[in-house]
Amino acid sequence: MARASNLMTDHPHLRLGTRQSPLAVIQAEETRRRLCDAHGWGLDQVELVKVRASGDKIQDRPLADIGGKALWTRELDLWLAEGKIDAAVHSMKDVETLRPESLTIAAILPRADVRDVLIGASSVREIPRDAVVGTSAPRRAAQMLYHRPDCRIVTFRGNVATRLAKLAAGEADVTLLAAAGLQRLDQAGTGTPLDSKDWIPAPAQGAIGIECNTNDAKTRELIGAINHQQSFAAVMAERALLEALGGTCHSPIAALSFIDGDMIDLTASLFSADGAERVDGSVRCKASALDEIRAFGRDLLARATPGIAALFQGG
Ligand SMILES: NCc1[nH]cc(CCC(=O)O)c1CC(=O)O
Repeated sequence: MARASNLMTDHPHLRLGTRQSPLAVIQAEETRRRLCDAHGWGLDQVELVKVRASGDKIQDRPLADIGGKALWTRELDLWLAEGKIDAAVHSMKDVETLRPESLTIAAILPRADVRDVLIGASSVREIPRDAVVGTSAPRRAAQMLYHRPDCRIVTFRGNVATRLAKLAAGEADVTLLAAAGLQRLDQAGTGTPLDSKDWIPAPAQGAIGIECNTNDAKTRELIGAINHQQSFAAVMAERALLEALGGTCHSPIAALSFIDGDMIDLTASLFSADGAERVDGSVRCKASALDEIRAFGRDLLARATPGIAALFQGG
């Protein structure tokens, strides 16, 4: 009899790169488990390679001020280019909109809870007057100021545990974190999830993506086996919107899409930095019609007030 699988002999080890924060490692472990299930591998056939990202080294300034999302991917991109890893696991909301041609997002895992969670108060309305809100995300800051202009924002960076510790130490009255991250860290009971219709999350929130070298057909196929098509379509649409808006990590943008058969419903809000201005819109089109999503983005920009327009460059 021939060997059951020559994939196994050709690829005894797929090296999966990840950042080394606790959340990133849990996400990489989930990716490894799904890969091993899909291919009938033992867990030891996927090696997790932990890479220290620049974004994890600098923790005292907002990400937007020190180089943006590239700081999460720079080291992993390099390791992919140098062949030190075969694939990299990312939180898609942290991945820059424009990626090098040499890299391909080969899979998106089934998207987790997309919502933001409010910690320190049971609803946005019940936050005490003039409260201090700890966040470093321009979207969360602007969204909070839109609803609660009395609040004051303080910079909160670091991983999930660090931010919860800062809150416990009284550095802020409330903070906001992604439900997906809290759940993955076994902290599902922490805080109050905010309805995603009233409080739209970040584009691609809750989605884990696996990237590999575009010219590595074998890895693309192996990783492609764990792609979740609906989550992939939703994330690609939300990223196409970001592209059309020319947003950066300084641009407060909330966007969320739902796949309905071969259609997509996408809703987005753009804010001024101080939350005083907001422009909203939604579109329903074929999920594959990324041009329509981009046109929707241009339409949002055309309606943007000055405080919003200043934060977006168009794509
Ligand atoms: N910006 C950091 C980051 N990137 C991804 C997640 C959580 C997981 C996800 O949204 O997929 C978090 C933490 C947070 O925003 O609370």
